[in-house]
Amino acid sequence: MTTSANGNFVRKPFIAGNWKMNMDHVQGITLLQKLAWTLSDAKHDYKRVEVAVFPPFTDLRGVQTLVQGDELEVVYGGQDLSQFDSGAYTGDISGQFLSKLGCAYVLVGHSERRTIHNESDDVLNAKVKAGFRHGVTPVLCVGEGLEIRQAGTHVDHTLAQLRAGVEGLTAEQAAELVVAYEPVWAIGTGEVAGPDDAQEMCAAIRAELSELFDESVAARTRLLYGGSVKANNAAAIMAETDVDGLLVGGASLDPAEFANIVRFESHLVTD
Ligand SMILES: O=C(CO)COP(=O)(O)O
Repeated sequence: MTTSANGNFVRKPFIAGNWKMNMDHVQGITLLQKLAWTLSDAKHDYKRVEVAVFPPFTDLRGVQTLVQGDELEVVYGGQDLSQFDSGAYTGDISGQFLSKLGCAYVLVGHSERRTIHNESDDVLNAKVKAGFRHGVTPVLCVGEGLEIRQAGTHVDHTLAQLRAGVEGLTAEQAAELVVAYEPVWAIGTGEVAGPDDAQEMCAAIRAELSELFDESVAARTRLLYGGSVKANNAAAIMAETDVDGLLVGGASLDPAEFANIVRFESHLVTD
């Protein structure tokens, strides 16, 4: 994160919990309630640090009802969307449906979608555009596997995913987009890319956005790190200049742990 002289953040930090295929709609409500209570007790300032959750599709209506009913400041999004708007696409979810459910964001190209569902760069570019078409901000996920990291071509690999994902976007869209760097070898493995690794890639992504669009766009796009983030490593990763937020998997299923990650600035962080 980068702070200006008055202590404000240049880009608003974004802490997001990706629940993946965990939490049915009843469990999801309980988890979100506990998270909101914990953050409320801690007097969390949502204007300073944005908090998002990405529940399974079947939880979204319940999440919307809770957020509206209790006037929660947590925002939420879908874990995927279709590149199409409607039609004969069994099992797919339109960006329009997400928009109607009050989703502010949608994950696009999570490594588990790229590998398990073989989603190609072209499809992911179409999904990014579908998000924008429906007023749902895409969180484009990029990152390399272990073999690529070991071969030392991780920056080239990740920037190629980025270029494909943002192809054809306007400058305004590129500035609104969120990009999450998630090295596959660090996801769910307990293996955390060091703060230096996160910074190296986020700086490279920002430089590439500056090339593709311009410097003022790159200065606004928020870049996240994801992969085995916990309360005890969040602050160190967030201290890096080009890291503007965290995309948290496993640790977001524990409301106390996730709240401590959200409050990375505070004494609650057990570094
Ligand atoms: O994939 C991730 C978030 O999208 C990271 O998952 P873990 O935090 O469980 O490693």
